[in-house]
Amino acid sequence: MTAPTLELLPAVDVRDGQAVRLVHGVSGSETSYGSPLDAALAWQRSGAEWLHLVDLDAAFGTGDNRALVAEITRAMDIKVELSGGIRDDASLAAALATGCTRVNLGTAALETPEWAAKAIAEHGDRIAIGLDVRGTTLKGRGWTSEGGDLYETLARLDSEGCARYVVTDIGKDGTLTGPNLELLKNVCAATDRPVVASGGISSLDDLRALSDLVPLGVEGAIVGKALYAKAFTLEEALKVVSA
Ligand SMILES: O=C(O)c1ccccc1N[C@@H]1O[C@H](COP(=O)(O)O)[C@@H](O)[C@H]1O
Repeated sequence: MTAPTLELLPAVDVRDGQAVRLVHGVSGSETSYGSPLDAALAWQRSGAEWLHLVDLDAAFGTGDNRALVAEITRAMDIKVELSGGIRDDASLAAALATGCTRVNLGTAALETPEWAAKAIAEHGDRIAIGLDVRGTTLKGRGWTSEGGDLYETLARLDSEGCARYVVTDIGKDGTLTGPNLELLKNVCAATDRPVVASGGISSLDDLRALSDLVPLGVEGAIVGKALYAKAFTLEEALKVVSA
């Protein structure tokens, strides 16, 4: 049997109808990269097997891009992980109805844990929990509110049957300063569930370093700014992780 390789999830974050990248997830720090549908189709053409699609307005509570995000998801032939503002029955049903492969819950896992546990119980593998952290403190509502301790929450979610975690180091996100490998190792040591790494990837060497963590439980990596800033191409990245 061949060893699993790191999955790559190029990111398209949507704000006010545009593909953007933020720095440290701070509202107002965005650089715009044009049409999110064009960006998503470009990653698909380059060979992506996954798209990480975020409705930033829904995450920040500044409106939403639900219709556009649903249109993009439906236009994709590849797997889509959908995030941002999925916090109640209606938003979850709408997100799942787009045909996305899975959704990420962030704020809901912190503020309405019973509802998140019910979503996990009902939808299993189609639910991932986004653990967005500064140090070991979880953040919600567009990373503006505090949501408790990372490891306590992880233990609770493990006991509720959470299938997978998407771990973002807010201090690294959008900074091109390399992923927080220590954090990822610590999270992998604390759970037997797969972990998707997010934040800070800047180079092909970062992808090699993350590939080294696959045996520990890192299943995938979300790549955002590095692709938009052309630090490397998606084709190059896919070649590195498949080597
Ligand atoms: O992806 C970002 O850059 C980002 C920045 C600021 C806030 C959220 C961000 N993204 C993702 O949104 C979901 C959380 O949304 P919610 O809390 O469930 O509404 C999570 O996946 C974040 O990583």
